[in-house]
Amino acid sequence: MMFIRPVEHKDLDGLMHLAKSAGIGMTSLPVNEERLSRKIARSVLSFAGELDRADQGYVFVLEDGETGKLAGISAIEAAVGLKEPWYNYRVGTIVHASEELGVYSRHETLFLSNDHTGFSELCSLFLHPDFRVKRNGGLLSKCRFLFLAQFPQLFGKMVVAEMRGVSDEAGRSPFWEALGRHFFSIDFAKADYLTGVGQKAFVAELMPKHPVYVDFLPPDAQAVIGQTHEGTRPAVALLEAEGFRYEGYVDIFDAGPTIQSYTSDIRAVKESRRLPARIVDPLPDGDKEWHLACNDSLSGFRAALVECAAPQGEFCLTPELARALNVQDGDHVRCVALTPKEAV
Ligand SMILES: NC(=[NH2+])NCCC[C@H](N)C(=O)O
Repeated sequence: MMFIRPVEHKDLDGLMHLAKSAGIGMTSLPVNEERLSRKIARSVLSFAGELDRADQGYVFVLEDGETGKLAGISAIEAAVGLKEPWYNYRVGTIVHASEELGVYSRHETLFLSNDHTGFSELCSLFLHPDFRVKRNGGLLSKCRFLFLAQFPQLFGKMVVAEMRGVSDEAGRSPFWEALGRHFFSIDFAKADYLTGVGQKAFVAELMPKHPVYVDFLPPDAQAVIGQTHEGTRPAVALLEAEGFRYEGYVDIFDAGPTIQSYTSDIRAVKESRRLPARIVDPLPDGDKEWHLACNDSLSGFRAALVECAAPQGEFCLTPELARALNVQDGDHVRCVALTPKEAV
C-alpha cells in the first residue's frame, strides 16, 4: 500500500535516487546530498514545531509500504517572502487617454510585485516515473490539502502554486530571451537554478526597476505570458479542479502562471470532514469511490487513499489501512473524496 508521511533523515538516499531520475530542471530536487539533507532537516524541524513561520517548509514523501521505496515527494512552504522578497509580475493595465486629441489606448503592463508575501506555496512535486500509475500523483499532490485543513494555523490565508512557463527542449524561454536576458546576462536555466537554491539577492539587484509595457516585447514573448509548459498542464488541471485560479500573476523569468486559492476555499479543504475511525474487515458494501484520508498527528502525519462508500458518521478502514495511517479504532481521521463530484 502506498502512503504519505513526513520526510525523515533516513530518506537521504531515497531522495538522491529520486533527484537523479528527475534530472536537471527540477531545481527543488537537486542531485546534491548537502542541499537535500538541508531540505530534510528543515522539514523535520518544521514538523517538530521548532521553526519560525518564515522558515517552515513541510516535505512529504510517498512510500511504497511493501518495499519501503520512495516513490515521490511534495511540499508546502508555510509562508513565502517573509525573509527575502518573493517576486511575481502582476499583469495590469495602464490607460493613456487624451480627450482633446481623441486618443484612448490601453496597455497591458507587467508590474513587479511582492503581493504574495505571507502566502503558502505548493511546491516540489515529483513522482518517480515507475510510480506514475493509479492515482499516486493525486495522493502526492492532494495530501497537502488534508494537511492544510488539519493544521490551518500553520499556513497563510491564500495558497499559491507557480506553474512552469513555456520553454523549448533546449530550455530556451522566449520570455526570458526578450526580457531577463537583457538584465541578467545569464541563461534562464542558470537564473532558475540560483533562485531555486535560495540565492536570490541578484534578482533585487538586476531586475528592471520600471513596469514593462507588454506591447514592446516581441510577439513570441507576448504569446507565452500566463501560459503553462505542456508537461505541466495536468498539474494545472488538477489544481483548477480544486478551485485554484489564475489571477493575473506570472513568473518574473518565464512568465508561467501563478495560480491561487483562498486556503479555506480549496475544494478538498472545504469538503473534508473529521470522523471517528472504525476498523472493520471487509469494508461495508455500497457504491465505492476513492477517498483521501489522513490521521490527526502533525509530526506523525500519514495519508493514504481508500476506496470506500461515502462515509456516514464514521470512517471505515481495513486493519491494513489503519496500520498505514497509524490509527486505532476510535481515533479521528480527516477524509474527503479524491475527485470533485462534477469531475467524475
Ligand atoms: N522561475 C524562477 N526561478 N523565477 C524566479 C523566482 C520566483 C519566485 N516567485 C521567487 O520570488 O522566489
